[in-house]
Amino acid sequence: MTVKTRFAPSPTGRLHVGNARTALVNWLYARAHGGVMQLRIDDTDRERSREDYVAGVLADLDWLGIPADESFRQTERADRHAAAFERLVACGRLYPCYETPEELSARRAAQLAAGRPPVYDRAALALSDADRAALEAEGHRPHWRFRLDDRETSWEDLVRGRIDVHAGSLSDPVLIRADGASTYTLATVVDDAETGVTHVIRGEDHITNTAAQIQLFHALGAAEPHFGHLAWLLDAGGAGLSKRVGSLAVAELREDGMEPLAVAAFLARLGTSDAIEPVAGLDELVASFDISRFGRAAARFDPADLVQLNARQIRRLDAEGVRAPLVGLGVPDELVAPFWDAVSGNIERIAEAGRWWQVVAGPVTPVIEVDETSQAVLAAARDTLPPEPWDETTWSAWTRGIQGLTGVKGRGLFRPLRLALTAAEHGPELKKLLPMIGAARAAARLSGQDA
Ligand SMILES: Nc1ncnc2c1ncn2[C@@H]1O[C@H](COP(=O)(O)OP(=O)(O)OP(=O)(O)O)[C@@H](O)[C@H]1O
Repeated sequence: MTVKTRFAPSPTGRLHVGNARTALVNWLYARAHGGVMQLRIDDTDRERSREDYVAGVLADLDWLGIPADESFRQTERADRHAAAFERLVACGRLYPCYETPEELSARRAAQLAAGRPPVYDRAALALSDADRAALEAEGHRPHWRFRLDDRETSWEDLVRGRIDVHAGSLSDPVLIRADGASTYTLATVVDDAETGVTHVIRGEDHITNTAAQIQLFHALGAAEPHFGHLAWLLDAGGAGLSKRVGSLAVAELREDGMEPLAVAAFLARLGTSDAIEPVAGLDELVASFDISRFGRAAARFDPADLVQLNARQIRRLDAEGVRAPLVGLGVPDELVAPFWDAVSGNIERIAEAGRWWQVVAGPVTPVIEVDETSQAVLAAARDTLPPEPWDETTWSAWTRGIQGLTGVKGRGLFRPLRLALTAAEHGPELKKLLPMIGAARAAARLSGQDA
């Protein structure tokens, strides 16, 4: 049977890194097993669902390089959810309930106060036909609960190993609300069962739903899929993530100049015992993927660590991989390769190359120190500036000559030259920058002129 995973976000906000990791793990699992990933847009909450968030989910998955192989919206299948409801009523697994939310919460409070678990007491099962008719005549509309079998329900979790839940400790889940709408539990099980989902990989917030969902699969005559529950992802301070707050959104990482492959490499290993390293491509993540390597403990997402990985990831890019953005920053086509060679080790984001291009092409306001040594070095440098053409050997030949003339070496020699030529104390190797800066600009900067 073909493996089919699914990622099912609600379009109620921008995807955060916790959602993205769930999507990525679904995609990796599918690819590693020759399968496909389904995207299900869980848009049943019509008030909070928004079209721009749907577009955002698609854009984020595309950007990460993990587009779904098939997709649909949950509201498109409302008739299938209704049909399943009819079947469950017909086979006697659903029963109508009339309690108001206030009554239910008062009952829960009383149970907790008495030290009992707040499990629904099935009071509605005791209603007679006459009771129900009377309630309906008073205008009460029923919500419908699924009667769980009071038995041990177990599954072999792909992440957490065997999990046993005694259904007697669970409330019978509501499948249809008083307004007639299907709940998440009904819609998700019907969709998974009818669209051939074989593996449900999601966040640990869903563990508590799984036992009831397994019973519902069986009641609908379907085999349950495999389940895997990933530990929570927290922010660097240990706080939870929420689409509503917009914390650590994927779109934000994109705007901040993070490379999609760095984000994927980071999310694929965070929470595992594997080292987080740059990768050649998503294929490398697929080849090394093993869902059982994810731990049970919540992992923290520290953006500073991602920036470090991003820096290492972009160092692996060759000039062709960055030609378009560098040309966009003003680097002439013929200088892309030497320029990238010079600066790729000195930046954390590709866009930061713009700053070094400015240093090459100017204008730069040179920093000229007035101490005697600096002045002597700069004077000798001006007097011995070699004729062009320049290459990577020019810098060492030139500075050896300056050293010979002045007797200054090391930091005393290099610092005034770097400050004059680049206006910065640190930066890419000057032997690589110098040929691009060129003689005219170098001569002007050594004399303290903007160039
Ligand atoms: N912090 C998190 N860490 C790991 N997975 C998460 C996290 N938050 C959500 N998920 C998972 O992301 C998937 C999409 O979930 P969903 O759209 O409900 O996101 P959500 O962030 O919980 O939404 P909301 O903030 O609107 O409640 C689910 O599998 C969910 O378990």
